Amino acid sequence: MKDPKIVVALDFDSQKKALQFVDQIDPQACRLKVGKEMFTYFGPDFVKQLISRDFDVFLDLKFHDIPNTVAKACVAAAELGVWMVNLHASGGSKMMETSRQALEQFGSERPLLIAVTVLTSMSEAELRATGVDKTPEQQVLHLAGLTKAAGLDGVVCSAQEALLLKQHLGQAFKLVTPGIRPAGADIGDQHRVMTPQQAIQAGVDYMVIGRPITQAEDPVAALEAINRSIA
Ligand SMILES: O=c1ccn([C@@H]2O[C@H](COP(=O)(O)O)[C@@H](O)[C@H]2O)c(=O)[nH]1
Repeated sequence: MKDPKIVVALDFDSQKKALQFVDQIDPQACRLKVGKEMFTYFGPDFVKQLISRDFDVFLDLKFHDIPNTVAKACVAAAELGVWMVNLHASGGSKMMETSRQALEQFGSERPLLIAVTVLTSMSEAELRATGVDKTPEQQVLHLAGLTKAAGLDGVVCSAQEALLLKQHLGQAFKLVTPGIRPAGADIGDQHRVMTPQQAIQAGVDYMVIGRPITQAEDPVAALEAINRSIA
């Protein structure tokens, strides 16, 4: 079994469109991410359809609530059979620890639990406007440290912070990086971006890529091209 590096963000407003793409690709070529849009439209049943096609699914709902509520949501995600689930590190250490402990009952079958640090769409100015008196890099490092101390498997960050995080937190701590744009691609609402090749060189474990694949004229060819470029 290969360990695909690309996690395709299935941000479609139609199951039919999403499955048209999914049914043309091999689960060895990529993993799939279901986020707020598709989960809100199509719910757990859609996630189950992807898992039944042998794909690893990252349920990207970015839980952020009191510890008991987030822990129970993580258990619900584990019961769905997802490969990875996430919460916001800014929800605090207690929330992260409680959620990690709640997943213990699933043993080796538990999903990877990772924490969002600073959204890849945020610039330093935007971060400071929220009241955080740090650069994105400093804040990502701070939140990733709390995440590791709480026993989670890794973080969502930008590939721009990957070298720093691997240096401080070790190779085993997983880095999942959205904000990936092939050279020349439209950046859209992302801010802290890197190309797939730069991200791999920086040591990321998994790259989340949405629109550069799903909005391409030929999404299957776009996925294949990015996979070739990082081989
Ligand atoms: O910091 C974050 C956390 C999550 N995302 C999600 O990743 C994809 C990126 O999609 P693109 O189309 O490649 O921009 C999207 O589903 C986001 O919700 C993120 O971008 N940044």
